[in-house]
Amino acid sequence: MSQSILIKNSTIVNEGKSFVADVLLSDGLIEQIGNIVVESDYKVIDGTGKHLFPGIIDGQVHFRDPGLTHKGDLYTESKAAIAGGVTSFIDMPNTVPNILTAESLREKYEIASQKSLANYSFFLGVNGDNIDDVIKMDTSQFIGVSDDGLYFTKKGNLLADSPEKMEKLFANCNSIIAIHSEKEEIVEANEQAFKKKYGENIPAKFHPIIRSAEGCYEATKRAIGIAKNHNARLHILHLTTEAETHLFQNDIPLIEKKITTEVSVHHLWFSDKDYDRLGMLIKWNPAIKSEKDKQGLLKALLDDRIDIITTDHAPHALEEKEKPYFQSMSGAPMVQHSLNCMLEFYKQGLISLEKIVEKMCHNPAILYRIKNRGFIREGYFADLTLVDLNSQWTVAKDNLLYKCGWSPLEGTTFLTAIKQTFVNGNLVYDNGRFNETIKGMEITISTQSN
Ligand SMILES: O=C1C[C@@H](C(=O)O)NC(=O)N1
Repeated sequence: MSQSILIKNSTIVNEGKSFVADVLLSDGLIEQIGNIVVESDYKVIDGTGKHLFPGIIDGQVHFRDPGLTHKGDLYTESKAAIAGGVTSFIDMPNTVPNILTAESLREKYEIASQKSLANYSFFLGVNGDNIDDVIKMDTSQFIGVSDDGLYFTKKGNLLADSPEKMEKLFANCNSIIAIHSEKEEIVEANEQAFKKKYGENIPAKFHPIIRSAEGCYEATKRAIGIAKNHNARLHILHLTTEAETHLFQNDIPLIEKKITTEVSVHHLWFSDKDYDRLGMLIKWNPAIKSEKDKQGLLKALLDDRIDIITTDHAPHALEEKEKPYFQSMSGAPMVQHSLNCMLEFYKQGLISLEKIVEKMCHNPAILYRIKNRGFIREGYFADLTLVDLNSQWTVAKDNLLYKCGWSPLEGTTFLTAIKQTFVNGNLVYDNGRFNETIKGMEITISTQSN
């Protein structure tokens, strides 16, 4: 039995309320919340003046394990996640090999059990070639299926661009289907037009015109139409345009929604104004779009058309980014800084702490039916993060934990700091120091609602 931890006097932010109380962690779980008397064998952490959040559940990351481990791996990126207050993550299938079978999925779980400091779950990849197999698989083996990132290796198989394939999948698969929604035909036509004019040296600022708002809107509209026809469970990944937000509902509880969506932190943080300063470093797919889109996404997040916040943490080596347009890899690391970015919006009066917790902790747990995580409740896993809302630090190379060693946020000063992170009741991150002896656990799925 591990030593019980008592977090004294912090402001707990949970389920729409903020209140000062003590929290006792025992045997991996939250044992008690209230006014708790210190006992001699407790490890006491003084939370006075700090805020205690449920650990962040990041519903979309690319930790690159197996096969692309020169960019990141399940150890390095989970460590960065924990320093950012993230205690659980769901990883995408575009590794090497792509995770397209039950066997490769099992191997990935095995790697994670040895390397990941945070709790983990994985999407099964679906790319158009394996739909018949996916349909036959036991859906309790995975949290959802996704095509995200697979188009990099299988151009033409992008699910959002293949209505017949999507029909088949949506008609027959009852797990969550998480789609990367861009219409490749539109993107390819734009690529050809820009190539004619600029050759290989297309400036990064044209990325949102090539991977256009129209391409996103058309794909999202079509996916929603097909999902509705089949009453399928569709999740649109990383929404980027204001126009798309109007395709989603906010008049039913999340637990009953068949069609859900998310926004990734970089699409709230950056806009097309930033391409001149950061160039290919902020080349992401779907692209970061206009200031109006950025404002529209925040509005939709606040009015519950957008259900969760993710990072789409997608590290690449700097050499893979700093290349001419067509060779430059899309994606960038974010998982260490997502909570800090959102807390910066709180500092600017744009969002409440309770809403941040709803979208980063509660709702991912509800959306993905994650069992006993995402809330500060007695009997739930003790996944928590203690945050100082009055601290100042600047993102710099020497405080990055990403294996790729760079961030588009370098030079950004944050006014909040993540002090401690607890995973399954263990103090895994403590003011810059890690306890790496304890590994995370596989996230389990609940058959009941939270
Ligand atoms: O969908 C994706 C995949 C990701 C990656 O690098 O894996 N990068 C992106 O920009 N978008």
